[in-house]
Amino acid sequence: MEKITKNILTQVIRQRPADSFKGTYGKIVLIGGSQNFGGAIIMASLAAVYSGAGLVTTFTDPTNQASLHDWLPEAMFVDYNQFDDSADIVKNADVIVIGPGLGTDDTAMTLLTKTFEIAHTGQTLIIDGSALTLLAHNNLQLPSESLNVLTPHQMEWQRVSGIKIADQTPTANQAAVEKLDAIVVVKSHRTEVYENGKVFQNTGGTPAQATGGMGDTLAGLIGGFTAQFADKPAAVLAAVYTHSAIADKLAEKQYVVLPHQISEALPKFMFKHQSKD
Ligand SMILES: NC(=O)C1=CN([C@@H]2O[C@H](COP(=O)(O)OP(=O)(O)OC[C@H]3O[C@@H](n4cnc5c(N)ncnc54)[C@H](O)[C@@H]3O)[C@@H](O)[C@H]2O)[C@@H](O)CC1
Ligand SMILES: Nc1ncnc2c1ncn2[C@@H]1O[C@H](COP(=O)(O)OP(=O)(O)O)[C@@H](O)[C@H]1O
Ligand SMILES: [Mg+2]
Repeated sequence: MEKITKNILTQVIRQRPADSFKGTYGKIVLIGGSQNFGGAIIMASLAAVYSGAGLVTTFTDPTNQASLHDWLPEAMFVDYNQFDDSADIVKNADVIVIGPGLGTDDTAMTLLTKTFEIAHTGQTLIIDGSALTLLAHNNLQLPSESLNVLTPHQMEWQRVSGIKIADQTPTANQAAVEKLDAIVVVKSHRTEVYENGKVFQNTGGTPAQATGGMGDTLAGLIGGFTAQFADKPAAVLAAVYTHSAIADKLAEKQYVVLPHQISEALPKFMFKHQSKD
């Protein structure tokens, strides 16, 4: 098992070329946030914008629109009940993040199946939170052409893989990942990333991170990194490392680290750790 260390940062985070514009840094669509879980998709959207994604569109329940724009005027809003009218935005995205706060009702299921139908070659599809629960409970097939990234915590991974938390060893996880054709980020206090026959273990992270919304933030951050950086598997590793490294730094002086504080720290962290060659 390889370790994910600081080296991944300069390998992935590049100095921005002068001759660039918002389109250079990727279009992301985030889908989630039912009436009760609006905060989840707002936190994911915050991480996407603060990690540098060029254009971010949030598909969510309309009750979340004002809060979304209060937190994040940079994001565009689409009422996810009108998904069909805006399907082209999803088709034209570089990255789709689905699941934070999506819930598991019929609306959520419809949004997930429609998104799976649209996902195509060249897109990165990040499947998190409720979307993983729906995937597992309905035995859905992952889209075959997109690059799929699953971000389950241990219970979600148990639902998707059938492996009980106590039995989630690298060998058992590896066998389940092979059947999925996806990059899988199994989140815990020492998160593991399964990619193309390899296993990587994160070296950072703190119990100060154990706050609802921390995983929603990671999903948006993986979205932001995969939207901008060419090597997608490396971008996933760098996002996982960045998320915990920021938390570790804040936890030197804070008892608890809030998810939105990770996002707010991203621009300075990425500035410090960009490669300049
Ligand atoms: N402010 C918000 O709107 C929030 C919305 N959330 C959304 O709520 C939905 C349900 O997600 P939840 O994860 O809360 O609920 P789940 O029911 O999917 O998972 C939580 C269950 O898993 C167990 N578990 C075992 N190992 C775990 C581990 N390593 N990490 C986390 N849980 C573990 C917990 O004890 C608990 O019983 C998702 O769509 C999520 O995005 C949550 O992110 C919390 C914050
Ligand atoms: N004790 C801990 N040590 C390190 N990281 C943690 C700890 N507790 C939680 N985390 C991190 O916080 C995130 C929690 O994800 P998740 O359970 O999906 O949160 P949510 O769905 O509430 O947003 C994961 O990235 C996990 O690695
Ligand atoms: Mg989660």
